[in-house]
Amino acid sequence: MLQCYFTARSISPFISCQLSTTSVRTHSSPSPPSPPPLLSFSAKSTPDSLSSPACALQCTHFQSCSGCTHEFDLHRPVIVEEATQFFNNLGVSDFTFDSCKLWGWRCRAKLAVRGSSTSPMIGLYQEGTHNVVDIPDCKAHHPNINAAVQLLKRGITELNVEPYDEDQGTGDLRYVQMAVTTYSTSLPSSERYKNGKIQIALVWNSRSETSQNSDKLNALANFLWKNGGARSNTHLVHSVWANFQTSSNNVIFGNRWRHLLGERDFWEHVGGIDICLTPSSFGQANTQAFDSLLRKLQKYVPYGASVADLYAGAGVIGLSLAATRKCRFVKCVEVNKESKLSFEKTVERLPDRVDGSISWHHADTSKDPLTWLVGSDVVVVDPPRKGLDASLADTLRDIASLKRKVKSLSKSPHLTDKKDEKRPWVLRAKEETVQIGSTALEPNHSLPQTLIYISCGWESFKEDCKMLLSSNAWHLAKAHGFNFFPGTQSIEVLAIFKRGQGVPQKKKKVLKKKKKPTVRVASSPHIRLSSSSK
Ligand SMILES: C[S@@+](CC[C@H](N)C(=O)[O-])C[C@H]1O[C@@H](n2cnc3c(N)ncnc32)[C@H](O)[C@@H]1O
Repeated sequence: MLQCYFTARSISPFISCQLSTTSVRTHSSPSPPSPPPLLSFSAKSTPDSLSSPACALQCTHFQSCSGCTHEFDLHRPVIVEEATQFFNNLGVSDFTFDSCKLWGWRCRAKLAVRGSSTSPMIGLYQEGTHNVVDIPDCKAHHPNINAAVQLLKRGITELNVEPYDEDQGTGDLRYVQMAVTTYSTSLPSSERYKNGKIQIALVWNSRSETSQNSDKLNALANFLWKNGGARSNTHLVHSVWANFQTSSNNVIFGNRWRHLLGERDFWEHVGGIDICLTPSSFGQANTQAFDSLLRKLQKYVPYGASVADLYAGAGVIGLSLAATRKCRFVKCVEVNKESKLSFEKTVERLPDRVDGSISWHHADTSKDPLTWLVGSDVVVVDPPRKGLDASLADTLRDIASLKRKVKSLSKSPHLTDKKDEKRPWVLRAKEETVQIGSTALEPNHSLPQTLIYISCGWESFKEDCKMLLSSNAWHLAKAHGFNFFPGTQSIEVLAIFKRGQGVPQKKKKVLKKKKKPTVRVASSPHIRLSSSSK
């Protein structure tokens, strides 16, 4: 078994990786090695020991599967070096990089189902093709995802369920989404992760639950529940859902969802709050790393702040801030209306002490982006991999010159009851708005002084970052990286921008020791003190 031991020293944390032969993971023993919960180090100077090859993937599917691109040094994707340099050039010399689990970290997977009922294949496409690679022993998956995939394969074979044939458009089962909940208050916290339960969403090749192959769907759901549900010997399955999709394009999910068996609500605990996620709303794949990002993010939001959470999904970030930073108001903006229900359920479980104004808006943040920014002290953006929509990026870049325009917006048109409002996207947003607490506090004419950018797309982030800084309206104050996707080239970035040009980082001062008249002091590196020395 591979194990990385991480020991934080006072200044430069140290990692040593060791290889033991006791347990290379096999199909029957799916537990991945469990590194300590969080490794954090300054990304600036890497001790040589960090590049030990022992923190390796060791996955039999590597190279045939497109999921992982890096086999070694899972704790430190190559891109960290580039990121460190990039931020250093922009005046942030203390970029940090945090790692959680290196194996078994993926709590959410969308997998294609192909092959035949006697020999089903469940996995990812081979790079650049539509050939599915079977990945029963994936090292990135939470082990219970692999166990649920194995159970699903049994069900497919025993019940003669036909995997989808892309060329013909025939077959029953197209994809499966497996999401892990590690939320279980009946277990000690140390036991929760490994006992995660799977919400299985079967993407069925039919229009609805009344289509002719629906008997097979019900039989498969019953099979999964009987053999993996709450009353089975191996309680593995949290719930079974169906999604109906007949389109011949590459879109995985159709619009119709049905809850079939098990608990309907799927809870997780991150960022200090309980969150509810329906299978149709966005959820982060790496639950533990997301939790550590949220905890860091919270520190950059002043108590009582007004926050706009753009690209909000189910509002997890905004609601976590509402609870932990006692925000005056939080406004979440999301284009996928499926996330609304998750938001509403999460709000129901917020602690009583959360008493600010909280709202969720079904809207495209690229339309009239300024209206979403007005009245907030802090804006959080968490866009998809392609980065910020151009109109929002332009607005943020030009924010310093928009004060006059803001004054002319007597109130955010998205929030008013203006009878003459005709813009369809504004009307839609109003229809789908969820408002909790009073609106009386909203809005004033302030524009954000802090911009918190969460990025899963390094290339687009670099472009957006340069663009935001180009007008001198913002400066970069802090940046952190998180190992959200070990085995890949991707990292998650949390970047904090503040308004204005900022103070350039001071060069280290060289304090000359005053010569005492009677003693000669030899020239020595020890008398060089910097402002950061202790
Ligand atoms: C990376 S996810 C982040 C979700 C959320 N912040 C979270 O952590 O759970 C990006 C989200 O942005 C949404 N989105 C994409 N384009 C958008 C737009 N133009 N306006 C509003 N939301 C958008 C997607 O539907 C998705 O939920």
